Amino acid sequence: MKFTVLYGTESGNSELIAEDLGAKLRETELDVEVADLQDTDPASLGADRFVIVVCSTHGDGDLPNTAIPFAEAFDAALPDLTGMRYAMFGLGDTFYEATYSQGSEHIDRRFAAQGAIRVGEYGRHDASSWDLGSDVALEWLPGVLEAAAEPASA
Ligand SMILES: Cc1cc2nc3c(=O)[nH]c(=O)nc-3n(C[C@H](O)[C@H](O)[C@H](O)COP(=O)(O)O)c2cc1C
Repeated sequence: MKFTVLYGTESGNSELIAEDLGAKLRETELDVEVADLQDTDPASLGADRFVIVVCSTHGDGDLPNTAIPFAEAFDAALPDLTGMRYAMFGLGDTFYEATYSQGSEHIDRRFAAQGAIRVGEYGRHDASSWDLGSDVALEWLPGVLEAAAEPASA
């Protein structure tokens, strides 16, 4: 299976986690790419790969800077993502009670609306916790890989 790990970030936390997930995947998988959402053409996405999105929250429950051009390009292109399976890992801070971890959900809603199917648990990291984001993400990954290995239901 081909894996694409995409990140949206402002201060680098999501990038670090995405790189750590990519390194872990490369231990067992041959085709793994890690890319910034701002360098990703939404039209390049499709059912030929499994996509993992790592994305933080900024502003008031909004997307981080590097995810904004992707979301704009996505809305203009509205790519057909039928059959594409993906997993989400959102970053946020429970200090922002009303908008906790909502940034990544802007991407999740777009993918789902275009026919993509989310598998596994929705991963989250809370910057107010004592846990390191990469530790949480690396604990979350095996469950996602298990779900990704199951045949897509009709
Ligand atoms: C100015 C600012 C606004 C933020 N707004 C939110 C928010 O609305 N909701 C939330 O859950 N986290 C919010 N956060 C927390 C970030 O999502 C969190 O620190 C995350 O780890 C940053 O990841 P990044 O370095 O990949 O951007 C905000 C952080 C900053 C600095």
